[in-house]
Amino acid sequence: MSEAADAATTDPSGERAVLRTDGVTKRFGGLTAVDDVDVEVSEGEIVGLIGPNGAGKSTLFNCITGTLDADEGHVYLRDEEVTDWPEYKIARAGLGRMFQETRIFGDMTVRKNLLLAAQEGGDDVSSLLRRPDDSLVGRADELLAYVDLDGLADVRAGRLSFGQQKLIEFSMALMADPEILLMDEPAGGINPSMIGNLIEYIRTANVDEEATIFLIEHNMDFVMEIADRIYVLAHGERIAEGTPEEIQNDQRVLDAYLGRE
Ligand SMILES: Nc1ncnc2c1ncn2[C@@H]1O[C@H](COP(=O)(O)OP(=O)(O)OP(=O)(O)O)[C@@H](O)[C@H]1O
Repeated sequence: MSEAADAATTDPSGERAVLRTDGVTKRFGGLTAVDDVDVEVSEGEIVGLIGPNGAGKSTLFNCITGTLDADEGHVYLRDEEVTDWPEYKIARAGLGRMFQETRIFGDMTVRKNLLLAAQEGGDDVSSLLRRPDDSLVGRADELLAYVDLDGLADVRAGRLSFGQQKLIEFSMALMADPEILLMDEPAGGINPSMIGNLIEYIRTANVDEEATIFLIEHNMDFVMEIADRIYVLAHGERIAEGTPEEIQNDQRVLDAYLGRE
């Protein structure tokens, strides 16, 4: 194992790092959208990524998932450097992603959506046509029960509310048993009355499913409540890292949100 790969597996506290970026930089023409950013997410953590509009959060996520190629820097998933890997290969290696807008098939039942999500990572297309085995169906129903939607397994997914569809997406992401799940504004567009439930569901998945989660979020109450640690970006740079309490009291963070340089 190379020194770099070795360093990717263990952080200074001895926790196992599931994801690590080292000096990731992404430019769009003359604009440096992500500037030399290091982040690390350890097994079992829920880590938040915040920052004002245009700070570079989505761009960093896209460099991690392989949607964009970083201009500089390295991305490690567990022991493996995945920097130049194509997106599908990074996904197969265990990086799950949940988007802001939902990507479910509205004409299919909720359960079928989950079964498809499990098979997406499969090696051959024919797996999509085969009858899913019972264990997969059981798993789908189990994950739907987590988000209190087991009663809707046979309903067409398109008939559900946006908030319910987001919960289905969350279950779909867990079907693939990801090493780490990147969530892009999970609370975005969700009815405020459901936010408490969402926090509960993500926490349950974190504890019961040992799901490691890295999430972008604009809803401060949500992220402060759910995250173990938070990274803050501004103008592409990482300006702070710490517990929610530390971040809330960090003058650089307050200044960045107020638009002070
Ligand atoms: N494909 C692109 N081409 C050119 N510029 C881009 C592209 N994608 C993002 N940018 C720019 O890079 C900077 C970072 O954008 P990014 O979307 O990563 O920020 P963000 O923190 O996710 O913002 P928001 O919270 O508003 O979604 C912005 O100035 C944005 O305009």
